[in-house]
This record gives sequence, C-alpha cells and structure tokens, in this order.
Amino acid sequence: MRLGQTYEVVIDRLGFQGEGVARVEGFTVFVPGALIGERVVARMERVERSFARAVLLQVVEAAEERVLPRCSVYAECGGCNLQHMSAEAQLRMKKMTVMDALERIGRFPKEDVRAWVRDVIPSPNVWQYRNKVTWTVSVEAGRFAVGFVEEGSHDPVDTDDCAIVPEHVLRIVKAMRRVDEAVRGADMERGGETERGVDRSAASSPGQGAGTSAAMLSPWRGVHHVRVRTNGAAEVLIALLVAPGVTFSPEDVRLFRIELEAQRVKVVGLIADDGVAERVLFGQAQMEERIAGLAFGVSSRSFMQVNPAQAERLYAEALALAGLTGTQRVWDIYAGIGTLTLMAGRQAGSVVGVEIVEEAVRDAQMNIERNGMHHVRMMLGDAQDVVSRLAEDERPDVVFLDPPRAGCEKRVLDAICDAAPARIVYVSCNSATLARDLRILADRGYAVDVAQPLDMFPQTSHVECVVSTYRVD
Ligand SMILES: C[S@@+](CC[C@H](N)C(=O)[O-])C[C@H]1O[C@@H](n2cnc3c(N)ncnc32)[C@H](O)[C@@H]1O
Repeated sequence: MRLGQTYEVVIDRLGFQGEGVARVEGFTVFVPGALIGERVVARMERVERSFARAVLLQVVEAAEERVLPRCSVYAECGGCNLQHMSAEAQLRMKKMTVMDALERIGRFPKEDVRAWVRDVIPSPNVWQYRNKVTWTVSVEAGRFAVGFVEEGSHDPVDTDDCAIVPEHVLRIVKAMRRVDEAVRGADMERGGETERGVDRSAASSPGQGAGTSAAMLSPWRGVHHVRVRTNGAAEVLIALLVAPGVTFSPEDVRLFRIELEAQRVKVVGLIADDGVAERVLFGQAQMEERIAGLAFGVSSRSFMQVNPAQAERLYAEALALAGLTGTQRVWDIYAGIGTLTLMAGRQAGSVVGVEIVEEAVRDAQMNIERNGMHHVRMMLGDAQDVVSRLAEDERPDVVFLDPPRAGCEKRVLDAICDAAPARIVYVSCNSATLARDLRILADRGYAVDVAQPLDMFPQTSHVECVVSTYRVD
C-alpha cells in the first residue's frame, strides 16, 4: 500500500470516531465520512505498518443511513463528524462504542456487557443544542476568521453557519466581524499609523511594528479564542481569551457593545481572560441558569454540561441509579458548579462536592447558598489529595464520579474503594477511560449493574454514559 494511491473499498465497521473501517491488502484502513456497507473510493493519505488513513473521494454505493449534512462547511470543519449519518444510525453507533470499549478495554465478557448496556437515550434537540462554544480566532494577513478548527490544522474554518449552536450565539460572530471591518477600515483611512489605544505589543510577532499590516490594526488581534456561554433565556456571557498583556480600549469595548446590540444579542457580561486572571470589560462575570428546578450561577471558566435539556435526563438517570432515600452520605467527585451535588442534596442526608477549579467551587458555594442547602458542602482541590483526606473523616454510602475525558486517577479510585461505599455511580464522556476505570473498580470488588448511554453531543461521535456499580460483599 502506497501513499497517494487510490482504492475502491467496502466499509465493514465503524471506528471509535465514527469513521468507516475497511480491510485492504492486510491493512486496516480508516476512511472518515464513510458508512458501514458502503463501497467508496478513497486515497491513502497516511500509511503505517498495519493501518492507513484515507480521504473519501467518492461514494460508489451509499448506505441507507447516509443523509445530507446540514452545515455548509461540514467537509472542512472539525466541530462535527457524524452529520452524514442518520439520527438512528448515530444512536446505534454510540451504543456499539460503549459496548466495544467495555469488552475490549474493560475486558468484560460479551454476555455481561450485552446485559448491562441499554439503548442510547436520544437528545431532545439534535440541532442548536450547545449552550457553550469555544471558537478559534485568527487575524492573519488582514483576514479575520472565527470558527472550529479543521482536524490536523490550527486555522479556524471561518463561518457563521453552525448547526449545533443556537442562532443568537452565531450573531456574536457577525458582531465581531463588523467591529473588525469598521475599525480596520477607519485605520486604513488614517494610513494605518494609529494603534487606536489598544496595547497589543505583547502579542506582536517579531518584525511587525504597529501599523505595518492590516492584521496589526484589527481590534481582535491578540484574541486567540472566544468562549461563549448561553442560557435558557438566550442571554450570553462572552469571554475573549487573550495572550498575556493584551488589553482593550474603552472605544473597542464600546464599538463591540453597539454591534452586539445591533445584532440583538442579550449580553450579561464581556470578559477578557489572559489565562491568569479574568477582567470584566462590561456587565458581570457570571450568568444564571435553571436546571431541574434549581438556580445555578456559572462563571465563564466553570464546567457545565453543554446540552442542558439532555443534562437534566443525565442527572435524573444518575440519581435513579444511585437509589438515594434521603438519609445517605454522598460524595460527588469532579463536581463542577455543583449541579449533581445539589440535586443529590434534595435526596440525601449530606453531600460533599470535590472540584479543582476555584471559580467553579465559588459558583457552587453560591449555588448552595441560594438554594438553601446547608447539608451540602464543597471542597476545593485535586481529587487525588482531597478524597483520601475526606475519607479520614467520613465513610460515604454513595459516590458519584464525573471526571473529564481523561477519566479518574488510579489514586482516586483506590481511595474511594478503601472508603467502601455501597454504590459508585460513574458519569463519563469517554467510553475508553470509562472502561479502563470500571476494570479497576471491578478488580476491587465493584460489579456493574447498568450502563445507560445518552446522546449528549448529537452530530459528533462523543457519547455520554452513566454506569452504576455496587460493592459485592
Ligand atoms: C465532566 S465535568 C463534571 C462536572 C459536574 N459533575 C457537572 O455535571 O456539571 C468534570 C469536572 O472535574 C473537574 N476536575 C478535573 N480534574 C479534577 C481533579 N483532578 N480533581 C477535582 N476536580 C477535577 C473539572 O474542573 C470539571 O469541573
């Protein structure tokens, strides 16, 4: 098999990222965009010892599950990778992903896995469902671009057409573009000699003096990402992620505000975040959201599930599997702003949430206060240290785990098993690390009874799953 060579292949399964997989001349060939059963023409773009990666050139025989992607930039953008697959096929694929991981990585017997893994709960919304987006910003050669990044690239795919983000959030891109055009237009009229009071020296490339190129004059120069959060009331909290030292003039902020108003975007706050500190440029640093009848404040840096309607179902599943009766002692490890922590608080004797991000713990503490839950408390720190400290004071009945994609550190799992709760309910957004961690728990005497996948991220191959385990005495 040679690089650049073209083959006609038949896809016999899907990989973890939803890409078509075929066997060709003893190689496993991954073809993103191809579906099971399809005959496709593909060109090899990377060839290793036993596998290759190919670009889909033509679908010769299409599968029934093939649908027309909704986004105009689907082929280039790295944001979604399953828009070419019907909604039902996406759900089937996600169930297979969880089962495959439990069998291959977790080394659990096939019959057990089949009995545990339920059908995927579909998302109430499969389009425009995201309440948070982080886009890459680029101002190069005078060209302003905002968007998700193409796989294997650093350049954003410039668009304000994104099918998984609500329309009012997309209007922020329009406002940024209009500010860019207005400011650069004005600067060019003046000969590009003024920096408009914006100190972007820290972000200058070597050899680029102020006013030497159109890119230098963009108000968004020095902004590498923009992070937008929105809520059920269609309000937004915008954070401009900037290089250290980058500041904004009041004039830039005023212009942006005017354009946001012109686009009818309801902004609760605009923040500049240089990775060390957040600075509020106008409005406030937190926004409000209601989930399952509780009020939450959330900061820009804090974690919150991205699909709020589906998040309510996720929490309901996790709580049902925990079987709380009002008296238990509960730990919620990797607690974020305390969403599950507070919901568990309505059904438990006491709850402790553990979280490493300071802003999230601050949010969670305010959320505990505003919901009057005085039997719920938060601990700030790395779960690896906090859990063993916590175990010195109390033994939990139920532990929730909801780690980031990397899964739980072994030390955390060991400390929890030492504390011997009757039940551990594991919420995961990565089936591979979930399977790895469930194997560790199984070897320490925790058996799985149910694995419930949910479609939290429609149009992408990511899958959320909640698994309940119980201590075998
Ligand atoms: C997937 S989120 C879950 C948050 C929360 N359970 C929810 O549903 O909103 C994972 C959380 O774990 C936190 N985290 C990551 N590493 C951690 C660590 N080593 N110790 C404690 N918390 C950590 C992250 O900041 C994030 O808030």
